[in-house]
Amino acid sequence: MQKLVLLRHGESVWNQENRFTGWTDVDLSPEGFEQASRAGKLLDKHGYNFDAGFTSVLKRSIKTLHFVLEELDHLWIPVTKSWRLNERFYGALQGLNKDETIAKYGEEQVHKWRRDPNEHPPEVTHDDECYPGHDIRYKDLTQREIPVTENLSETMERVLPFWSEVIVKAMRQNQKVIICAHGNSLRALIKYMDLLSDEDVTNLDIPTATPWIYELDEGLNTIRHYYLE
Ligand SMILES: O=C(O)[C@@H](CO)OP(=O)(O)O
Repeated sequence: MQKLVLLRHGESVWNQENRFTGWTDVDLSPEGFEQASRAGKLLDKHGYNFDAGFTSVLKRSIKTLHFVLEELDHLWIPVTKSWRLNERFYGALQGLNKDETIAKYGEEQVHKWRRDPNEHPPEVTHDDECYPGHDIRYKDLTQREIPVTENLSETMERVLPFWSEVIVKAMRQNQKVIICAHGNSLRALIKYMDLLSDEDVTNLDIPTATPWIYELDEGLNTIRHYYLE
C-alpha cells in the first residue's frame, strides 16, 4: 500500500479578501502561513516523510509546501514546480470580489462560473495585464497552452499529463509524494482519480492546508482517502 498526500495551499491574501484569484500570484495571508506550518506539524505527528514534492509556479503553493517541509525537516527533498498544477485560470473574473460579482451577475451565474466543470468564465484579451503570455514564467508555453479562460475540464486536461507522466512515474519508483496545489487543480485531479461525475465534483470543496491522504494499491488504484486530523 502506498500513500499520496494532496494539500491545498494555506489561505491567501485574496482568499481572505474573497476575490477570484486563478493565476494571480498572491501571497499567503498571515493565517495562511500559520495553516501551512500547522499542516506540517500534523504530518510530522503522524510520522509522514516524503521523497519528492510537486507544486505549481504560484507562490501561495510553493510557500505552503516549503513550510510543510520545514516542519518535517525535509527542505532538502527535490521539489518540482509546474504550471500544470496552477489554479484554474479564472479569465476576466480574476481580481473581482466574489460577492460583488454575485450582486452584478446573480448567484446562479456565479455558481456556474465557479463550479460547473463545463462553464467558461469571461475571457481576458491578449492586451489585458492578466494575460499569462506577458509573464516570463510562462515563456516556454505554446500559444495554445496559455489560457484566456479555463473551465474545470480544461484544467483537468493540462493537469493530467503532469500527473501521469511525472507524478505517477515517481510513485511507481516507490517515492513518497506530496502534491501541494490549488482548490481547482486538486478538484480536477480528484475527479480523475475517483471517477467523479460532473455533478459530484460540483459539490467538492477542498479546505485550505488540510492534508488529504490517499491510500493506493500496487496498481495505484484508490483503496480509500481521508483528511488527516
Ligand atoms: O479564486 C480562486 O482562484 C478559487 C480558489 O480560491 O476560487 P473558487 O473556490 O471560487 O474556485
